[in-house]
Amino acid sequence: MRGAPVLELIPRRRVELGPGAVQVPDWVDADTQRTLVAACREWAPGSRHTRMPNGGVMSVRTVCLGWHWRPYRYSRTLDDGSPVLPFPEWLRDLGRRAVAAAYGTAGDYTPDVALVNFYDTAAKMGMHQDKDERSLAPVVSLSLGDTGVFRFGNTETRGRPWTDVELRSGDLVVFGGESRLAYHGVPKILPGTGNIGGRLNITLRESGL
Ligand SMILES: O=C(O)CCC(=O)C(=O)O
Ligand SMILES: [Fe+2]
Repeated sequence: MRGAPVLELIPRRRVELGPGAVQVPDWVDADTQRTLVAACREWAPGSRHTRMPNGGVMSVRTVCLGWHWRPYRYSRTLDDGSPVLPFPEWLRDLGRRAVAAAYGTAGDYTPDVALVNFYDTAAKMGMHQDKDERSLAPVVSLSLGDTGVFRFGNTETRGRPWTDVELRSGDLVVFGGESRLAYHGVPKILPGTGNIGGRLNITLRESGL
């Protein structure tokens, strides 16, 4: 059976995914994971499959906090004109602690947007850049539930070279600096590896708006 064994005999090590990009395994403690999953349940009714300008529809469901993202811009309202959910202060503080864990200091990091993605076992996310923010502050990514294969590429093309890592529940990824605009995606979810029947990913960003 896959998934985290009860006793992790060999601690999982930090992985540098690129300059300024790091995976910190098991960074989110069990209590905070439960809090995040409970919060995602509250936010879930607002989630939608994002429609792309080319007519395609994303397989993940997404709900935004702080600013609403639709390709390729942010706004304060949803497509139906309703206000976006607020970005909670506790999530900003968690984001600051995450950047400090990755880089040694949070600096003046002040995330004001979260994209919360709900993956069922068949969902994936194609290679893309997070480039609709005006700020080049780092992106903080928190993973919960089923393990996802995270593909972290380069800033030039959506193709190789890339590195694939497995993001388990509680794993943190921070990408900033020279890797802030690196292409990345989620080619695969490993079903049954978590205990929430799917995968959640929360990315925190500074909109610069
Ligand atoms: O689910 C992930 O790990 C990545 C999500 C992502 O890249 C995004 O929301 O822009
Ligand atoms: Fe992304």
